[in-house]
Amino acid sequence: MWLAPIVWEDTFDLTVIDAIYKQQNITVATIVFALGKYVRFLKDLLESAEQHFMVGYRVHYYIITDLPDEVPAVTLGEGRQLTVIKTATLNRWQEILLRRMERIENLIQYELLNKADYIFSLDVDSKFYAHWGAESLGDLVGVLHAWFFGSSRGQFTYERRPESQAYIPLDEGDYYYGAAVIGGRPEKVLKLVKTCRMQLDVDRANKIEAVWQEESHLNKYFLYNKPTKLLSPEYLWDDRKQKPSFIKVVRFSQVVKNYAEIRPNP
Ligand SMILES: CC(=O)N[C@H]1[C@@H](OP(=O)(O)OP(=O)(O)OC[C@H]2O[C@@H](n3ccc(=O)[nH]c3=O)[C@H](O)[C@@H]2O)O[C@H](CO)[C@H](O)[C@@H]1O
Ligand SMILES: [Mn+2]
Repeated sequence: MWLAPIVWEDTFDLTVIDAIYKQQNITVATIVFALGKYVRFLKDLLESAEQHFMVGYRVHYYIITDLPDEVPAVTLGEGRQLTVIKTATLNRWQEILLRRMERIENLIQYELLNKADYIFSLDVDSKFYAHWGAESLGDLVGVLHAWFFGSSRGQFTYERRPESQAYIPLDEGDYYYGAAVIGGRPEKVLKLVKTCRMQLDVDRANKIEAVWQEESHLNKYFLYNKPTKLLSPEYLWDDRKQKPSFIKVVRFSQVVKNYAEIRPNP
């Protein structure tokens, strides 16, 4: 049995944690994809991040977009900066998701290995509602998907076709992880995204697309490479979902969106 270290409200002492990380003067690279109509989510995401995300630390946002002119001007706090990276337009949402792994791989390899101490990749269709700080840092960080927390492994929507590299048999699996949040030290995240990218390449060559795209591959990776820290669903809630009493605080949540209206294809 794996005694997974899950971060919940009241399980950490922020004073102690901040005392450790503040003296290290760390930089947290935060990667956000915003292609096509998803640029509309950037303003709320960034403004709320400035209120709640890693406040008091150096944060460097990397916004990967095909519409750099539409990235909103958001006032950033001290020690915080933002870089816009232009990328080609992709006209299938599945392709946008599948390609996230290789884009993160390139960014880490060519830019972040020496510049960042920690990395987070975050879905853009999201908002911060409360504190998200240094308690979330670790070598390899995953988040428990709000919709599957408490479900038995047979109910997890892992890839179940053995032909895919993301395949997980019915009697395996610890948790269902959301791909909206991936974190860790640059070299650890690099290994993750590189492995997933290679598995995605194999699937592509075999003309098979995992049921939940890169999320399926992430779940496969975390099954055999356990995260050193798990973030509770406080760190990846969903605005559409009612809050049960065991969730004391919603820190980060997916906003309500109309898929048909914002995605480039059905
Ligand atoms: C909560 C959670 O774990 N969400 C995951 C879930 O659905 P989601 O419904 O959350 O996926 P989504 O539509 O939000 O897409 C994920 C991310 O890709 C980017 N994007 C997507 C489409 C587009 O046209 N432009 C664009 O920029 C954007 O950063 C977005 O936040 O499953 C997806 C794979 O199917 C991803 O693994 C998501 O991370
Ligand atoms: Mn999303």
